[in-house]
Amino acid sequence: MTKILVAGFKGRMGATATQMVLKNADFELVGVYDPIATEKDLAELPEFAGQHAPVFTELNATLVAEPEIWIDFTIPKAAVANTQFALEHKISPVVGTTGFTAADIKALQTLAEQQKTGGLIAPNFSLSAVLMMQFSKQAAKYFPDVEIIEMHHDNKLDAPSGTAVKTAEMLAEVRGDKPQGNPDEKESIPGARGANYAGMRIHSVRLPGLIAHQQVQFGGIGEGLTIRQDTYDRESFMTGVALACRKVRQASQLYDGLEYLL
Ligand SMILES: NC(=O)C1=CN([C@@H]2O[C@H](COP(=O)(O)OP(=O)(O)OC[C@H]3O[C@@H](n4cnc5c(N)ncnc54)[C@H](O)[C@@H]3O)[C@@H](O)[C@H]2O)C=CC1
Ligand SMILES: O=C(O)C1=N[C@H](C(=O)O)C[C@H](O)C1
Repeated sequence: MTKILVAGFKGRMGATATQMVLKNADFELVGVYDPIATEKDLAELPEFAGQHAPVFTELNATLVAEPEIWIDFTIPKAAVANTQFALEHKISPVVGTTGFTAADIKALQTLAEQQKTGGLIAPNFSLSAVLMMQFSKQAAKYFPDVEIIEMHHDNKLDAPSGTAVKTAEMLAEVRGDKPQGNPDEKESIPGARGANYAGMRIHSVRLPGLIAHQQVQFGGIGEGLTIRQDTYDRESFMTGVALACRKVRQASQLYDGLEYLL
């Protein structure tokens, strides 16, 4: 059985990941961590009745649980330190938290190599999102004029989404740095044209009722192509999280994207 700890278990994704770990017979939930928790045992929460696991509210205290895997769905400003902590203790991180910079990832990859500890940081664990990014990269070879519209629930902290940033990075690999639109365009309201990544515009929509959605819209002369992905249920991320938990212990590097494990 693989011993797993879930960080951020009081949140939307952390709670879903905790349920996923409990449902899989080859996983053992050795603890859950969230600084806002007031419980001592997971089973005190009605949605986890009968499911005992120690609750930790302080980072160093989690070590007594001796996890092999650290699932992290927390907040951008905590996740880098959590991932570093996991690697320093040879615990394999499976991180879904977004907001990591390229420099953060590079530094953590170096640490993973030094520690000979495998792990994964993935801005999106859903298969449809991974395919949407790959199909978009393919299309950008022929349609370099593109705008990314990401749409999320209104409790999201980071903008643009981690998925939108990764999509833009992947598109930039094939289309390079290409300005778009009229070179003389002026924004009469600042921000009207969205964020600028290598000349591509990224628009972030935040509305109640949404979960996670992204549209990559390409334009050519007299034609257009739209590649769209929709998440209707957070359960959809769990196949990817479970797959990563099964694979990262055999790795000795920190991967940046679920596609490396598929
Ligand atoms: N990679 C993926 O497929 C997905 C990634 N996400 C990302 O996951 C993250 C969490 O999203 P939600 O669950 O919606 O957020 P949320 O706000 O519902 O939950 C975050 C939880 O982290 C806890 N937390 C804060 N500081 C912490 C720390 N130092 N250590 C441990 N826990 C801490 C909070 O108390 C809260 O319970 C976000 O960055 C989001 O973008 C969300 C969905 C899918
Ligand atoms: O906060 C979310 O909800 C999501 N965050 C990730 C991101 O920033 O890309 C993944 C997914 O879009 C859901």
